[in-house]
Amino acid sequence: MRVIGLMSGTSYDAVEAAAADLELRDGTLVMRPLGHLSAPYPDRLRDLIAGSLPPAAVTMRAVAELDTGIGQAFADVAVRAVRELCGGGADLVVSHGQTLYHWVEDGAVRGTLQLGQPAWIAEATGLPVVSDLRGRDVAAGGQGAPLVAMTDVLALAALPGVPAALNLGGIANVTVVAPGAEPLAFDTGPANALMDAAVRHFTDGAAAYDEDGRRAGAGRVDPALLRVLLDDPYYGRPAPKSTGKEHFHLPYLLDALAAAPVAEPDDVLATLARLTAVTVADACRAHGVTRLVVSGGGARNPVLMGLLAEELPGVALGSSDALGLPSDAKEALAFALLGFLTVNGLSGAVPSGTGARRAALLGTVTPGLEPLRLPEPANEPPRLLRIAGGPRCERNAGGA
Ligand SMILES: Nc1ncnc2c1ncn2[C@@H]1O[C@H](COP(=O)(O)OP(=O)(O)OP(=O)(O)O)[C@@H](O)[C@H]1O
Ligand SMILES: CC(=O)N[C@H]1[C@@H]2OC[C@@H](O2)[C@@H](O)[C@@H]1O[C@H](C)C(=O)O
Repeated sequence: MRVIGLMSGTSYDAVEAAAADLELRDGTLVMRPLGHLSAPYPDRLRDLIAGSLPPAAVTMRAVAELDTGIGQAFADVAVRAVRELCGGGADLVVSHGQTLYHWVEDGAVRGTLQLGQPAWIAEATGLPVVSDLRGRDVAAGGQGAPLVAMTDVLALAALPGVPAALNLGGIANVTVVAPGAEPLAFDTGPANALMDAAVRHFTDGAAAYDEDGRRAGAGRVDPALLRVLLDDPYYGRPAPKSTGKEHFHLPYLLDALAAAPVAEPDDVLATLARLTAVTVADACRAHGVTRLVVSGGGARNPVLMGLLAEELPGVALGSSDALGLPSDAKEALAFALLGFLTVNGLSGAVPSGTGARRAALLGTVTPGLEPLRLPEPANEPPRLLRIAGGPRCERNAGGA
């Protein structure tokens, strides 16, 4: 089955698309990646998203505009993916949408809101669309995140020691696959969320992130600020747990800076980079991780990666590219895989990761142009992911 995965993460910079041929063979999920592309959000839409994220208050009209605008942006990227990655034909689109609110109270997830009306994607491509993948896991008592855990578990299953996957997006999440134990998956805290917020703040919006970690690399860690930040009870909470930009946003950072003032912006960035490295490393140490497979935008930050290596001596650090999962496309491929499981009657949830009572079938299916025809439900869930070949092409729609 030829599947396109669409994703925009908490950094809401661009819509990522990745295509793959997927097939279940005797307990092995065979994935042949066909390439990926990335298209930045139109400026107006990105501004609307930025202005609507917590702690902002928004009108219902803004919610409708976001749902339509994000749906249309995803539809444009899906049309390109069909043409440019799939030779003009695909079977299914899987859309994560854009998370606008992840509602966590006392550690439990009460709801999670991903916008991007899938009807636009179905109408533009004529293909069935699986969307809204998190809600069902939440309804089954889970966190609804991290959902990339299924891909991680299947991809890491054959590796020795205690391998873990780490994604450094706005928020950092890990999946730990220890032999003989149920897999764990949880958000460790901010990856780039606070660093990005700081850079935007210090540059009055002129820069969106600390390119190659230059500012963090030039600064010095402020121990008082680091202490204040590490005091957040989130880090000490046991898994399952998830978080988002509802918690780790600019006002949160400004509160910390009010408690522990730091004069030099670069020192703030150095401290925030160290915070990410320390909290990720603590999470890995707590679960005996011996090897870390890294993906996401933060993997491009040599200063952050250096700090991580420093905090985790003896742990082998590598990129998910080495497993055949391109770092920038991993989440889009993971969602393609989840939608594929759904239409084959299999759950994409890892309940030991999200804390759900059971592994529910994830998502909502929107029919394409044709009446909906689903495959016969598969007999058994996959135990292993095999990546066949490698990406044949990579394109970028100018930017991001
Ligand atoms: N060259 C670079 N130097 C430093 N940081 C970088 C670089 N490239 C990307 N980043 C960081 O990576 C972030 C984007 O990462 P990514 O696209 O993985 O996040 P996301 O998928 O939106 O988030 P999440 O996984 O939390 O949903 C940028 O906001 C920036 O902070
Ligand atoms: C609610 C939500 O969108 N959560 C995201 C976010 O971004 C990173 C981290 O927090 C992770 O838990 C999740 O995304 C990834 C793709 C996941 O579900 O695996």
